[in-house]
Amino acid sequence: MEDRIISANLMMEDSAVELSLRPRYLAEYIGQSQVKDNLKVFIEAAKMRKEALDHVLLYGPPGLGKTTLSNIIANELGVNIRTTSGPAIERPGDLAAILTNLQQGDVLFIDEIHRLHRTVEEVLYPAMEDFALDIIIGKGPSARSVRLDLPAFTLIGATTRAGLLSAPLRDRFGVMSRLEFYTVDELAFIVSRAADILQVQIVGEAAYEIGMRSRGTPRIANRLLKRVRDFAQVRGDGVITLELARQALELIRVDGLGLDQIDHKMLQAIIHSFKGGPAGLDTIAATIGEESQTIEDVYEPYLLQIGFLQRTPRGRIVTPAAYAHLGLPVPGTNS
Ligand SMILES: Nc1ncnc2c1ncn2[C@@H]1O[C@H](COP(=O)(O)OP(=O)(O)OP(=O)(O)O)[C@@H](O)[C@H]1O
Ligand SMILES: [Mg+2]
Repeated sequence: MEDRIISANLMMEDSAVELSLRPRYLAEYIGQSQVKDNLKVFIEAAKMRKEALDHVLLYGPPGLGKTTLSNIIANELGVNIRTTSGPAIERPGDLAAILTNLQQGDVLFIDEIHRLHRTVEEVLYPAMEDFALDIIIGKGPSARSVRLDLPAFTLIGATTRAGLLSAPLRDRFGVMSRLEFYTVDELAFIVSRAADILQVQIVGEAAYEIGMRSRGTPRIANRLLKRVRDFAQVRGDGVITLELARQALELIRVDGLGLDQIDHKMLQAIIHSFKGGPAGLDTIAATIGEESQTIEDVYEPYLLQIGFLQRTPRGRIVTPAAYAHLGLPVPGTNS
């Protein structure tokens, strides 16, 4: 899974380039207009009142721009951002150290916030609510609790699985924004912008073609662009034409809708072994040799989004649209 070209997860080779492609201001952040418009107001209001912005929870599938948006929010507020992640904070003391080092108005970004340890999470409640830290001093009968004031700060939490957040944590966010898959036009725009930054020439139709195959995900769009650019350099004259983009994408085996071998394998497995479904997630996982969790977080959201898969209480069902895309006769029809 990790080396899938269309994996939405961050891969090693992405990091350096991803930084340079990352928009810095809201105005450069393409799409997600509802989220953006709301944030613009909240940021403006917080600045006018010279207060910290309310805590923000960003959720949605990987690669849609949660980390990018968090950095933008700090930038627009004109404050520092301290970045960490749920699993990285091992003990309550680690979080206390981070919190006491924040300055007034700073952003604390906690990625994968659903993976915070329970004991650490409990430190976060008074910190978010009252900007306070409760510390226990001493041991046994002489132990007492001391309350320490913290600077007002903004917590931005990011998660791919908002459903896994505990209720008390979720309730402490004033702003909750769900990021959506991007449209092909938006992705084409992101590809053109990235091509500009990478100083590679690309025609509009080629950017659109890459956009179509990016599974609604900017991270994938940028990655496909980089691969196509390699083909343009080695096999072409450096310019990414529609023809060249198509050939390159064919060679790296990403189909017209951005599906790769594993998507095909999964759809085919449900069609051939389970007559198109319903098939349970664990059964599908065992059949194709992938983890259920991976299927649920990585493969499935896009297949659901484009209407190739349906979730029912009894399992997953492959839709007629998927049969048609795979060139298979749709069951129940005589075509
Ligand atoms: N709205 C956008 N406009 C332009 N480029 C974007 C946008 N959103 C994301 N990108 C690009 O996609 C890349 C991936 O985004 P980002 O790292 O913010 O995703 P993420 O949601 O944090 O993913 P993960 O869940 O894996 O942490 C960024 O480096 C950036 O280049
Ligand atoms: Mg991220």
